[in-house]
Amino acid sequence: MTSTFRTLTVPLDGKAFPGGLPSFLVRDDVLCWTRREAGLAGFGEIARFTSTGPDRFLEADIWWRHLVLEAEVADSVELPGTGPVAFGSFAFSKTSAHESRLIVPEIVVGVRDNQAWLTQLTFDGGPLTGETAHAVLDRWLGGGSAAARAAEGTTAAADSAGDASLGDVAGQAGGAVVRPLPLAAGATLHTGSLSEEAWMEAVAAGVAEIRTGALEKLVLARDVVATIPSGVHAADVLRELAARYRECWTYGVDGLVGATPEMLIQVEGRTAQARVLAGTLDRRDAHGEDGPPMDYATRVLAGSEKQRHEHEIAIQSLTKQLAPFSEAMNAHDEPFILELPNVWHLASDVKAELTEVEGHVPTCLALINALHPTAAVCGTPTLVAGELIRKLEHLDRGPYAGPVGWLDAAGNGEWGIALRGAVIEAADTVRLYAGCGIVDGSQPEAELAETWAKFRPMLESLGISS
Ligand SMILES: C=C(O[C@H]1C=CC=C(C(=O)O)[C@@H]1O)C(=O)O
Repeated sequence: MTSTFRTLTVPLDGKAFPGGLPSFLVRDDVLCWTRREAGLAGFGEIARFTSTGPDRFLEADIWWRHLVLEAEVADSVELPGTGPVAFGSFAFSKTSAHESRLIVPEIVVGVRDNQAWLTQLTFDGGPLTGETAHAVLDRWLGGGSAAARAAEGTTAAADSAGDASLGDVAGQAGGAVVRPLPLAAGATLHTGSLSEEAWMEAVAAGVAEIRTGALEKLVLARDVVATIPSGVHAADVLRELAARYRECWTYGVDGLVGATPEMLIQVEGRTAQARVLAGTLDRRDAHGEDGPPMDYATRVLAGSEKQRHEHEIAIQSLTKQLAPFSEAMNAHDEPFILELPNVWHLASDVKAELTEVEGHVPTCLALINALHPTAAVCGTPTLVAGELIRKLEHLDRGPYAGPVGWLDAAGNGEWGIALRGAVIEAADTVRLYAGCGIVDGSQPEAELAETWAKFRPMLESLGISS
């Protein structure tokens, strides 16, 4: 036995699973990060770090850097996400009781740029070979599963007659088939921390504070609780989200599941990228309107001074926080309209070339420490908005609106903001969260309706019609 951290990465035949990474979302305890056919899926757990409080990002950063410092890494693929990898989810608030966490899986499947790989991670002293890696994956997925056969390079994989469900999944994830969702029998929805009326009063109170000049923007969230007698199945939810929300990043970490359209920070070598969103329009609002729906979105969303103001605040807060870490940065001059199945958003992509700080390119967790919470999920100024959120929301957001994603030993990683998601609290219980940017002029009823539009991806994936 040894306590040395060792990893082995070997190539996989990606053609064997045409559905890409979502083909591997077959266990409820999967750790996942996926968009379109790419991403990472992890199984098992060989190490975990937890923390709470204001230093949770930096403590996690130190823990991870120590862990990988003396790791023995054999990696014949050498892409971002190969070698040692951890998945993580962090609490939104420094005062939250919710534990932020990094989880190191036993086995990871990765897909990127039409390449696929398998990484085995261990503290044991035994041999690490392609065979041991495949055997571990097999143990987690079951020898007969299509995904396991795919991983072994058996091309009959995903659409084999014996595993129709995986064939379906592969088809959906490729954008070919999105079948109607089955409804969860007997599912019920309950009020969360605040009733709808009380939440609208909180929004009105927030607008009143903004009018005093104490702050410019505030993001207020609420929760609803779904009870599903037949059980909440994370893998089903993740596959549905991955198939339907292909522009989003579908995440699954330790009971936190969702598909976020917002990228807090993606680091690849010296390049960092973010996607900032603020400004939302329910696509159902376009029903009955004349002309193409996109014209309606352009008129109502991009043409709205309120929405553009809300967006401008979000983009300024991100670029200001990122500037000290960047030697060059560019952002769109004009926001674009991001079209999702449920809503349109005003969106801006930001790209930065990272500069060395004290002799090192900052790691993604160091960047997150500086960026979180952005104005898209908290408000401006941050401290005033944070105080007001605690006073008005009556909600521990837990991991909602916190960073969620993965990182590797080279400092690469992808961290979204955990939006459009939920926490599976028990076998039949799931808590959903959604929030809205509040500025001067926000109407409580309209914001409440917007939370329902933002709950929709999760409600539908859970089989609850909305
Ligand atoms: C806080 C959420 O969304 C944020 C991200 C995009 C657009 C937003 C908005 O228009 O209010 C929010 O700032 C949420 O989905 O819970």
